[in-house]
Amino acid sequence: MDSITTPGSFERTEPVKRPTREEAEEAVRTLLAWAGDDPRREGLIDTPKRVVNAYKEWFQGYEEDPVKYLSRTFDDVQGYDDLVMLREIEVESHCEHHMAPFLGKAYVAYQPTEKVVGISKLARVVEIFSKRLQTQETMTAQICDAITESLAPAGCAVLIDAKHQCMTTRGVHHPNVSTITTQFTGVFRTDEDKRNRFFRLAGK
Ligand SMILES: Nc1nc2c(ncn2[C@@H]2O[C@H](COP(=O)(O)OP(=O)(O)OP(=O)(O)O)[C@@H](O)[C@H]2O)c(=O)[nH]1
Ligand SMILES: [Zn+2]
Repeated sequence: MDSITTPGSFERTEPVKRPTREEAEEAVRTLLAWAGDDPRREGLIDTPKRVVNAYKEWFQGYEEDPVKYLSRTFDDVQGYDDLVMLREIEVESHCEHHMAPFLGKAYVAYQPTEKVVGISKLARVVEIFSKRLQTQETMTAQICDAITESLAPAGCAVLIDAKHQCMTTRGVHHPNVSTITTQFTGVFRTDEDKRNRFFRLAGK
């Protein structure tokens, strides 16, 4: 892949040219020198390579399409029509403002109409959106939208509870603050009892 299209850049005509791996490693050497160290010293020689490998892993979500994972569904659910919920899905993402990690848990529920999806695919959708530069609000909305659009459920609910290292290890330095974001569609938006049940099952 030699260009990147990010969710916020559809309106641009020119896609961003993707740098080579060597250019990315050179950028890491620049940052090391800028931090005050010597990128040529033995302990740092392989650091650019490791950092670029780590970025590959942390930002793997740009290479993947969540809709693909939600397209395989099962119809034979014997009339099951109550909510399906995954609790405590691990979230490891990076904030788009500082590129600092934010870590927490996601709670995802949907109420199927005629078809259900393999439950692991819901966790995969969380993973794909989290492995991009994010705000917590955007990621919450993207997960909810992808499930709502792909499965056409009676409703979808997403809650993320996460700690942002840009707030805990720098800046305001509030190590105990976590941020909760929620997004609801369908019955979770219109039916307060359903929404409260989601909160109760999430332990929130
Ligand atoms: N809404 C939202 N804000 C976020 C998220 N992650 C980080 N931020 C905030 O993004 C803001 C960026 O503010 P700026 O003033 O531009 O950056 P800054 O000078 O580094 O701000 P401080 O973090 O307050 O030092 C900060 O308030 C962060 O706490 C997120 O997921 N959602
Ligand atoms: Zn941040």
